[in-house]
Amino acid sequence: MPVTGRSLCFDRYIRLVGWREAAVQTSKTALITGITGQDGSYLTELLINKGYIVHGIVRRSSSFNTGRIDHLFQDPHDEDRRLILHYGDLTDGSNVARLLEGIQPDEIYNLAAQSHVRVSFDIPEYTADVTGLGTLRILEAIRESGVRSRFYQASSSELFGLVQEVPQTETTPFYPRSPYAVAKLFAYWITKNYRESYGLYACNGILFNHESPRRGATFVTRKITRGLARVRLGIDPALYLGNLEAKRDWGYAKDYVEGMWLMLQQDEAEDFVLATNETHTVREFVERTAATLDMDLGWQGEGVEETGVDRRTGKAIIHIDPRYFRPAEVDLLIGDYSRARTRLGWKPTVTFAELVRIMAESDLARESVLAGVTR
Ligand SMILES: C[C@H]1O[C@H](OP(=O)(O)OP(=O)(O)OC[C@H]2O[C@@H](n3cnc4c(=O)[nH]c(N)nc43)[C@H](O)[C@@H]2O)[C@@H](O)[C@@H](O)C1=O
Repeated sequence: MPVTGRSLCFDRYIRLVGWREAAVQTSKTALITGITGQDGSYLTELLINKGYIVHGIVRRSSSFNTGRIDHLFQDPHDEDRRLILHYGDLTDGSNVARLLEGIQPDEIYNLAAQSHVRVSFDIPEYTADVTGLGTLRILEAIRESGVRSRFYQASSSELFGLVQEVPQTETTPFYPRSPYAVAKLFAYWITKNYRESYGLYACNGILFNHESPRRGATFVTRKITRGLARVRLGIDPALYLGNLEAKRDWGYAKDYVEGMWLMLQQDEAEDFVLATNETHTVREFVERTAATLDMDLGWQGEGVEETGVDRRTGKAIIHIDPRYFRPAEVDLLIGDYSRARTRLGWKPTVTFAELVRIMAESDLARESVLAGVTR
């Protein structure tokens, strides 16, 4: 019977009661690293709905870090449960190898990473270890154990960095612009290398930015929708942002996890771009959010002096803060997903305007509840 909420002790979920037995049943078994993140939670829902048994690796933390999958937790004594969590970390190769041998997954989705681009400039070694070498550790565990798992690597549009071609496709040369992107470059090539060297079914999904109400609050889209909702409710006086002119190709995360799964269902492993083929500035995202939340935003000044002003009150509600600038910026991303459309039958279903609306309305509702506001 499914159990919701946090009433049961977390450790009880982690215990491996009976999961080996569960794995030998007829349904497919998947292992997801990074299961507690935005993509991990949507992918888990997708796979459970398709009848998979899903194993997830969770990093040990003294505070709860499973908020996005709490609604999927099941009693460990339930013979039919579909989600099994394990403590682990991609920086620990022996742990990865042991989990793989025990679980024997049909499919592995490597979504774990230190994924914040700005933060990767502050912790470059750690980023390289988790995001780069972590991928190698999984591939080595597959090779060493002889487990016949199909492997999905979460590659990123950040690989294109200082773009060499517009729009970007699977054949556009890479030019990474951050320690995060350089680590992802290693992960991309080692995935391809293990495919070519050892015949592993291993593919790279080169995913452009994909967002949702489950996006972490420090990524710009969620920072904007959450931040403006809080300003509108009078919780915060203002929102502080960095470069408003950066352009991104933003899609809806739920669409993208479907694409990940499709990539592992093909006859041969291949790399695919998932994108929307549209690009918008951060400023447009701010303006669209303000419009959705019925806030009347205007702009004053130039560059770092610039502020977003509420036209009705004349008050500045958006400040440009150089702390959020990056030592090297990715100015423009726009992806061409033709190969995914043709070979996988994949396409994005949510427009930019709908994405902003979904996120802004979700944050307004969530912040209203937290603040005890009746709208
Ligand atoms: C595909 C790719 O997608 C993500 O990487 P990202 O594109 O760097 O995402 P972001 O939301 O942090 O920044 C987007 C843009 O927005 C600008 N920006 C302005 N002001 C703020 C600001 O205040 N905060 C942030 N975070 N960004 C800001 C910032 O300078 C940048 O140009 C990750 O999932 C990554 O893991 C990944 O793989």
